[in-house]
Amino acid sequence: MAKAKQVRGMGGMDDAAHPAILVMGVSGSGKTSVAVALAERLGALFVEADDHHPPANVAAMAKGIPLTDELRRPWLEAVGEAVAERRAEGPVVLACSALKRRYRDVLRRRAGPLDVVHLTAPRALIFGRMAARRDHFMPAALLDSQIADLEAPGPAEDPVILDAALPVDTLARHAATALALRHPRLATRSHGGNVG
Ligand SMILES: Nc1ncnc2c1ncn2[C@@H]1O[C@H](COP(=O)(O)OP(=O)(O)OP(=O)(O)O)[C@@H](O)[C@H]1O
Ligand SMILES: O=C(O)[C@H](O)[C@@H](O)[C@H](O)[C@H](O)CO
Repeated sequence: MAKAKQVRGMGGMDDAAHPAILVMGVSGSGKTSVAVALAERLGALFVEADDHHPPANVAAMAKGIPLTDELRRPWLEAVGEAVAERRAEGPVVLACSALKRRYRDVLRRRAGPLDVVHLTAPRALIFGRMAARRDHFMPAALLDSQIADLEAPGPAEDPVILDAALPVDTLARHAATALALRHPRLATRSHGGNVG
């Protein structure tokens, strides 16, 4: 299948590996919410990229300082390693901003091919959600730097693009439906409960 060939070419992991799904987007777009719901729906393992930041990165963001490529590099490598380990056990859903194409390529080099789900929404909607969030280190003031850094995945990455204004469960369902077309074994799981 042409699509599968293209994805393999971008990652280099063989066909036997379980799917790994990257739920990406700017801060506040709903990556964690949707990735958790999608992982439940697919019976997949969940990886949270934010858990792999060195403390200095979290401290910088909490102070309103955007991360640079240099600061993001070791973080992305650690996230890619985590996905590589988990996908040996089963399908993985990763929540990660992965804003630039080269960041996604770092993930692919470490973890193998990725199915990309991109959550998009108008700035005002995302800003409102970030501002309302009380228990998170990321200030809404960093949203504009996230939008400036974003390189939306183009056709070569074959993304599933979703309107993040929809309810979380709807987004997870739409993502699962699109992914089931690419990975028939995921389709069985999503209809048959969450144990494989
Ligand atoms: N589809 C949605 N509808 C309504 N509220 C949502 C939706 N998705 C996320 N939210 C809410 O918006 C806020 C941001 O969501 P979430 O933390 O999942 O985003 P994120 O992209 O993972 O953010 P970050 O990258 O900063 O960790 C949360 O308070 C969450 O409950
Ligand atoms: O690349 C980045 O700028 C950061 O990783 C952020 O995107 C955070 O991880 C997250 O989105 C905030 O919670």
